Parts: sequence; structure tokens; C-alpha cells
Amino acid sequence: MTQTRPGILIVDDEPRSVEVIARVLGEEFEVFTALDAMRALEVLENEWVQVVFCDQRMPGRSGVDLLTEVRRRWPDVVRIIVTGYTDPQDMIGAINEAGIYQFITKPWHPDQLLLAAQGAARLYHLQREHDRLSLELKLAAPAAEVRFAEQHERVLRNFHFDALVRTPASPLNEVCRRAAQVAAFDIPVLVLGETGTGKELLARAIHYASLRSERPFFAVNCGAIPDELLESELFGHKKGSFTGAYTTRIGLLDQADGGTILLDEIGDVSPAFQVKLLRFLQEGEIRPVGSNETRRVDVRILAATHRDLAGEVKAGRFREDLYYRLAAMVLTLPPLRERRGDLRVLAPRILDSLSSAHGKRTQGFTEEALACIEAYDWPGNVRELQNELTRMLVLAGGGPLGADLLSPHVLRGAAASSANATAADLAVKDTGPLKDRIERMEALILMETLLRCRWNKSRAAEELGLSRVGLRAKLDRYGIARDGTFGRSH
Ligand SMILES: Nc1ncnc2c1ncn2[C@@H]1O[C@H](COP(=O)(O)OP(=O)(O)OP(=O)(O)O)[C@@H](O)[C@H]1O
Repeated sequence: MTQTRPGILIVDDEPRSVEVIARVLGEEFEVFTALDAMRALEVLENEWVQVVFCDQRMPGRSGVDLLTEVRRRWPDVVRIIVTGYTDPQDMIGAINEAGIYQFITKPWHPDQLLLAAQGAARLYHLQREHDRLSLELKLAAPAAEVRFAEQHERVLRNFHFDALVRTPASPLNEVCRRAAQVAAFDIPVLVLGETGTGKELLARAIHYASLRSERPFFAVNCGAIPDELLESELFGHKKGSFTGAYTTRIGLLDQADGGTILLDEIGDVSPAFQVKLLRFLQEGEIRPVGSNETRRVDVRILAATHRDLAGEVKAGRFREDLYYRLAAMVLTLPPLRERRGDLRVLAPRILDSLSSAHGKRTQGFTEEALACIEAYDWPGNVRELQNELTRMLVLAGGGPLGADLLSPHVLRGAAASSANATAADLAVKDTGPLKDRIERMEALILMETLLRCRWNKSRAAEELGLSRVGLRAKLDRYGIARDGTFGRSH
């Protein structure tokens, strides 16, 4: 069996003392022992140790000296010194240097040892939890400097379903409603959707709405990592199990015990790795690379992919048995072009957060820019939108962000898509005398060309074979204004 309890290392050159301390702590902790500093460092390199108890007086290297090295190499390991001095005042400097959590003076009482070990293990756990939350906060709000409690709250808020910005009429509402329903049930969920639609955001929201919210959430991009690394990333490895495995590594599945792991881009994993995943999902056990021992972990698995995974199963590229293990519930995120209405709230919201992240104030978008943003198809979805808005913000002067700041391909796409939509609409629905219908078409062509030419009237006139004066006369005639409206009722 591999380690299931917190690991404690006892270092003392007196075998009898080691034995007695090991007996006191052995019931609650996984105990490792070392009679000298060299052996202690060996244990730390190979085992998962969270707390070190070290005797101060040892031949060769003192306890404080050893713990100073431990601090340098494994700063998260909690250090306790056991000393014969009744007045440790003269050791204070050294104790500070080694960052010692507690010193215990001899003779000690067993309860005193046990309490110190429990406190140290709790501290280790809190440190890891703090590191995890800080990391998630960094992802959520890069420059924020806030207190720990606020951090936790912010993480929860950022990864709540509300983080998926949408309007009351959005098709995202149904997806979020079903995700919220399924969050509390400990079943695997498969999230589908094009790239940048918010699959990871939804997975985080599911985790933070579940009973596992106080345990870790990790997202692993399975598509970006070669098989061997992916295996060691998820399952861990033993020191020396392959070239480059200089230390023992605890896998993410182990670190996430009690929490959730998102296997992102699951559609990209190799057939060989699919077998390994399936075995884990069937047995709930992990075996680190190079180890013969297995360990049971309790991790909820969420998976996501931009591929049509059922199609991959049909094509024989993805195992059917694995598919059914992962897809107890399938949630599909709609692309932005199928929820254009959301863009009117989403774009300003993203602009706000970009503006505070970059410390650059803005006055929002012009109506014309918003109309283009709404009309464009956004094949890269929200991520593409974020990039485009960052670009606009960087290029912007003092006033509101206009369509002229949009990339040419966005303008072209927006113009083509609104012209197509309106032309199709006109062709199907328009009735009346031919002359009026042609005029309405003409107004539409003018509008499309101006948008594409970013309202550069000379260019538009040239493209349309008109003089600037001729173009202006037509714009006046049709009441076409730069904000994308037609003044005359067409
Ligand atoms: N509805 C939304 N509201 C606000 N932000 C969103 C929304 N959807 C996605 N985002 C943001 O867009 C970016 C991309 O989202 P995310 O990484 O979750 O997408 P994804 O589908 O997992 O992408 P990929 O397939 O490329 O991994 C993130 O910064 C995320 O916060």
C-alpha cells in the first residue's frame, strides 16, 4: 500500500528515542525515521513527508543546521525541533533561520508530541490550501492584493455560474441551470463546446457549487502533454522511474483527493492513455509510474473537449466504455454566434475587467462598434472576443471605442454577416413596387461598404464608383448614419 496518512520524519541519533517517538505518533501518522542527517535528506527526497521532528544535538550536523537545509529545499515541510535546553533563548537566532514551527523541550510528554504533530500537519494543509487559492486568484484577477478571506470569497464568486456572463434570454441559462442541478451529485460530467466557449469556466463553477468546493480543483490540458508526462502528471512517479525523474512526484489525482479534476481536451488523448484512464475510473485507484503500490483516491472527474466525442467513438478513435464512464451527464456550451444577444452585456463586462487589469480607463463602445461586435461570428468565441477587446483598448485614445478600432477581419465579417442577414430578410419579406425595393437594397449595400471601409467615405465612394459628393447625397437621402441606423423608414 502507498501512503494514506500524513507523513512524519523523526530524526535522532538515539535509536531508543526514535522508537519511542515513532510509537507515540505511529497511530495517526505515517512515520519515517532517520538516525543521521544524510539518511533524513534521503527520506525527504523519496517520500511524501509533511512534518519533520529533529533532535538538536546530533553528532556531525546539528538539528537546526539540518532543518535550515530542509527549509531551503522543501519550504512547505513543517519543521519541529526537540531540544534538551530548558531555556532556548540562546538558540533563538538559529531557530529563526531554520523557520522552526515549534520547539519541544526534553523531557516531553507524549500528548505534547502528538499535539505538536497534529498542529504541524494542519499548518501544512493550510499552506497548501492557501497556495492553491492564491493560484486560482491569480488566474481570476491577476493584480489583486487582497486578504486571505477576501481571496477565498473572490474565488468562489469568480467561479460561480454567474461568472458566465449572459442575458436572461441566453441559451446559456439552460446549460447553467442543468450544471447547477448536477453539481451536487458526484457524477462525471462531460462538457462539450467549441474552443473558447467557457468549458473550463463551467467546470470550475460545477466544482465550486459542489460539496467538494473546499478541496482542490485542477484542470489538466490532456491535449498539450505527451503521454508519459501526462501519466506522471496525473498519477505521479517514483524517483528514478524514468530519465529525468530526479525526485518522487505526487500526482494531481493524489493532490486533488476529495476534490475535482478537469480533464480538458479529453478527445485528444491516445488510445494507450485511454486504457489507463479507464482503469482508474473503474477502480478508483492510482499507481504512480515506477511503483508497484496502488492507492485509492476520491476525485470527481469532469472532462471537456471541443471535439464531437460521440462521433469519435463511432469513428473508433475514442473508447466507448471510457465515453460512458465520462459522460454520465453531457453539457454543451453554445458558440457565441448562437447567442449574439449576450454580446451586448458580455463585451462591456470584458472591457471593464480589461480596463481595470490594464489600468486604462474607457468610455465604453460606440453603438456602431457594438453593432459590429454583435454581427461578427467569433469563431474563437469568448477567447477571441477577449483578445480583440484587449487590442481595441490598447489602441484606443480618450473617447469611446469605435468600430474603426476593430480588426479588419472582424469588420469584414460583421459587414458580410449583417448584409447577408438583412439582404436575406429583405429578399424574403420585402414587398411593394420594384423601385422601392431596389432603393432599400441600395441603402443596404451602402451601409455594408461603409462598415467594411471603416467609414472612410473616399474609399467607399471609390469602391462603389461614386464621387464623394454623390455618396454623401445618397447617405443623406437614405438617412444613413454612422451609428448603424437608417434615418428613413426602409
Ligand atoms: N460566458 C462567459 N462569460 C464571461 N467570460 C467567459 C464566458 N465564457 C468564457 N469566458 C472566458 O473566456 C475565456 C475562455 O474560456 P474557457 O477557457 O473556459 O474556454 P474553453 O471552452 O475551456 O476553451 P478551450 O476549448 O480553448 O480550452 C476565459 O478567460 C473565460 O473566463
